[in-house]
Amino acid sequence: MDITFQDISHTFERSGVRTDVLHQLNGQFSQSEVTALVGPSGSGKSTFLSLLGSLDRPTSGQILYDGQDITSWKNKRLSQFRSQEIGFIFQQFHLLPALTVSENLKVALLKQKTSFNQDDRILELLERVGLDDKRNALPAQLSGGQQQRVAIARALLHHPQWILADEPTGNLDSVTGDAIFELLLELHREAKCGVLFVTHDLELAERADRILFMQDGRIVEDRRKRTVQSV
Ligand SMILES: Nc1ncnc2c1ncn2[C@@H]1O[C@H](COP(=O)(O)OP(=O)(O)OP(=O)(O)O)[C@@H](O)[C@H]1O
Repeated sequence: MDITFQDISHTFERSGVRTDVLHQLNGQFSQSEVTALVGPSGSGKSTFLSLLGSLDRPTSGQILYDGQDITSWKNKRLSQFRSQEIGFIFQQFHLLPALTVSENLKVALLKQKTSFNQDDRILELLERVGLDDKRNALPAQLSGGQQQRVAIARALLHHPQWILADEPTGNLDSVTGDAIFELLLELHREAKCGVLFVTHDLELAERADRILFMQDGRIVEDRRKRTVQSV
């Protein structure tokens, strides 16, 4: 499921003050790639990511998933699509402090009918991210890297087509951040989900298949990693 964005512009308006944040963005993201979004603070990366993830609607322009214009959908259909097809990961892990690790995952599935057994899926994912022995721990009893692993497991519950991550390693030391990023790359390969992530870390961005550079709400460079051609 590829994402196409056409003429995306976005303006925030607060107390009569308008801020034009994104200007006529056009392009496509391929599910088969890991794409990094980089650029100076305030260049519009998080805003762009939240529009792509349908957390907000663009002021103008279209976002298409496999040709379907999600910007024309009503809120109910959009939120259903979002919860099924997109897994979000943020710099802050957003775990509920009073719930255990497995309860944090369980609550993300609350009142949802799923085609899979929820307890089995939770266990499978906790094993995958290396936290099955921590399933009864509270978030405060985990390290930052472990908390982000829980957030990654939560993002993957519904077998999403896309993972959208806003500074997923921003709160972690470089060694832990590296391990988390490596896990995202592995999940991309295993689950075949597209990965789009915002980062300030250029070394991390260099490990993506593609880097989009943003400045003042525009895409100023679009660089793909050169792949070695087999002979
Ligand atoms: N809800 C909002 N209301 C008004 N202005 C906003 C809102 N959210 C973001 N902005 C403004 O939009 C611009 C882009 O912000 P955004 O967070 O997308 O940038 P960014 O590139 O992700 O920055 P950073 O790297 O610092 O996270 C900034 O000028 C910001 O102040």
